[in-house]
Amino acid sequence: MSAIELDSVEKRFGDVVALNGLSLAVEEGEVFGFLGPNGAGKSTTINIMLDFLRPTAGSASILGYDAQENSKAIRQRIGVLPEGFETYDRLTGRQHLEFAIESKDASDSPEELLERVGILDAADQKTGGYSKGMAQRLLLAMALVGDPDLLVLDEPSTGLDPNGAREMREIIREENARGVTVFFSSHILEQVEAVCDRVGIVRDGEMVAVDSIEGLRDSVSSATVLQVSVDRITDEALSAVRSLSGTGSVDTRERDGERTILVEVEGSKTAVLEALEDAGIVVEDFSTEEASLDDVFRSYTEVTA
Ligand SMILES: Nc1ncnc2c1ncn2[C@@H]1O[C@H](COP(=O)(O)OP(=O)(O)OP(=O)(O)O)[C@@H](O)[C@H]1O
Repeated sequence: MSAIELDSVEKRFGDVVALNGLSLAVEEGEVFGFLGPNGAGKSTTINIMLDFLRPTAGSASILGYDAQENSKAIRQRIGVLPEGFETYDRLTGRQHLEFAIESKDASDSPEELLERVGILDAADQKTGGYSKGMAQRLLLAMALVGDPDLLVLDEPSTGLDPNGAREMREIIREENARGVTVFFSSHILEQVEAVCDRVGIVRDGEMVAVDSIEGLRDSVSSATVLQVSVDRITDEALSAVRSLSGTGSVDTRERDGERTILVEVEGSKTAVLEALEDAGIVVEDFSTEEASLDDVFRSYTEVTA
């Protein structure tokens, strides 16, 4: 059974098409990163999963339950960290958790949950004095109430510094090791990279890619930059490389006595090296530059005319 299954979900707000036939399956036990630029449809998707919004067409099933028909049963078994949720300044961390435990009819120990997210020391402090990172941890502890089977985290790293974001990922990993499925939305690829098994990229209300990070990288890195260290650079060698099919731009760099030829290649890298050697150049070393995560994200989320 899939933990989350969305089938051709469409959501319109008047003339605005927020989701345009979005389909997605997240398996049990996965950590799934749901990525997309601002306005792509991430929150709308999550709101439909939680039955805060009704789809115009299509269906959503969560842990085997229909999201519209069985939203109560679903809420008993999932934990949610909503985007932009504020804590109540005048209540302590412990009081927040007591409230969450009571409203879920659960029997967790507030101390244990606070310890799990690393803020037990601040249990009896009012959350008005919490840092943004502490508040996010508290919200995560509230999401963990009732031992959920599925955690839905909407932009959980918002406002966290790199350390806080790393700790959030560690907690996500720990929960996943306990068997929890995690659905994690973000508009920053780096934040999901370290923790997600698979990533889905949404753009304009549609899924444009679903794969592992490596798979996504491979799919956009068909054009890589080959960097060749050479003993010298001649016009003849450069034009030989330019005339090969499957090569894009060819640049040169001279730094600290080192000469490098940079070739954008889609085809054979060996052909480039051979062409250089045929032109009398000694190839001292070569390497390829992998597509950065930014390149990957941009290639899926920017509309190229
Ligand atoms: N209640 C609403 N009424 C009208 N349009 C809406 C409403 N909610 C969302 N939209 C529109 O639907 C589209 C998707 O919005 P959504 O909030 O789901 O995107 P998002 O990916 O979560 O963005 P962000 O990263 O900024 O939170 C946007 O064009 C947005 O303006």
